[in-house]
Amino acid sequence: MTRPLAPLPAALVSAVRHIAATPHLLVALDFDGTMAPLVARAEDARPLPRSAAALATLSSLQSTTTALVSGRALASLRAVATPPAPTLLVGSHGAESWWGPDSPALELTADQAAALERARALVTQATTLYEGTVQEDKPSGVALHYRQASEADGRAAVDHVRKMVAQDPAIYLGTGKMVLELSVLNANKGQSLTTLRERTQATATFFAGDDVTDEHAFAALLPGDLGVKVGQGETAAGFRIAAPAALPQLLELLVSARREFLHVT
Ligand SMILES: O=P(O)(O)OC[C@H]1O[C@H](O[C@H]2O[C@H](CO)[C@@H](O)[C@H](O)[C@H]2O)[C@H](O)[C@@H](O)[C@@H]1O
Repeated sequence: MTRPLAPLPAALVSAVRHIAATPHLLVALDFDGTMAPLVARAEDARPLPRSAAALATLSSLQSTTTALVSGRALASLRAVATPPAPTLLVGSHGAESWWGPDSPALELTADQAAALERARALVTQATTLYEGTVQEDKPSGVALHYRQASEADGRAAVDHVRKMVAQDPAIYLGTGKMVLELSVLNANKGQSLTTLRERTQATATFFAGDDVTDEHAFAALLPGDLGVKVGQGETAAGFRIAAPAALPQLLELLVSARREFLHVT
C-alpha cells in the first residue's frame, strides 16, 4: 500500500500562490527524477500522469510558458515525455533547444565532431569491459549508465572513462544519478533557464529538479523566482519536496492559483 503524501508545507503553499500572481509565468521542469520517477532503463521513464496533466493545463493558460529542461537528447525527451505542443524544450543539459520552428539546429565544428567520436569510443570500450553498463548517445555527447551494473563494475567503468577523459581537454565530464556524462559542448541548465526567461519575457520563473545538474538552474533563479528541489542532497533551491510523487500536488496547486489569478474558470 502506498503511504498518503504529507501536505505541502505552508511556506511552500504561500510561495506557490505568490508566484502564480506574476504577469508572465515561466514554469520550467526537469524530467528524470522530477516529472518521472527514476527507473532502471532510461527508455522506460514516463511522467507521472497527474504531473503530465498539470503541465498540459499550465501550457494552455495565457501568459504562462511551460518548458522541460533535461539532460536527455531532445529526441529522447520527446519520446518519453510526450510534452504538450506549446512546451519549450531544452535537451542535452542545455546543448540543444527547441523553442519553436525557428530553433537553431545543433551544429558541431569538425574538432567537436572528432571529440564526440573519441568520447563515444571510450564509453563503448567501458560498456564492453564492464557488465551491466549501458551507453546512451546524444547529439553532442554520450552517457555511461551504471544503474544496472554491480557496484564494482559501475565504479570500474566510471574510473576507466574518467582516466581516459582526463587526457582529452575537448571532452567535458558531468555526473548525474548513476550516470557519467561526456559532452563536447560546455552547456548547462542555468544558461538555458536564463535564455528561456529572456525569450519569454517571464516576470517570474518556477523551476523544479532533482539532480546535481539542476543546481545550475537553481543558481540562475532571481529574487521572486521559486526553486524546488526534489529529493535529498545539497541544494540552492529555496524549497524541497520528497520525491516525484509529491510533484503533482505542487503543480495542481500552481494550476489552481494561476487560474484564480487569470480569472479562468
Ligand atoms: O535532466 P534530466 O531530465 O533529469 O535527465 C538526466 C538524465 O536522465 C536519464 O538518466 C537518469 O534517468 C534514468 C531513467 O530513470 C535512470 O535509469 C538513470 O540512472 C538516470 O541517470 C537520461 O538517461 C540521461 O540521458 C539524462 O542526462
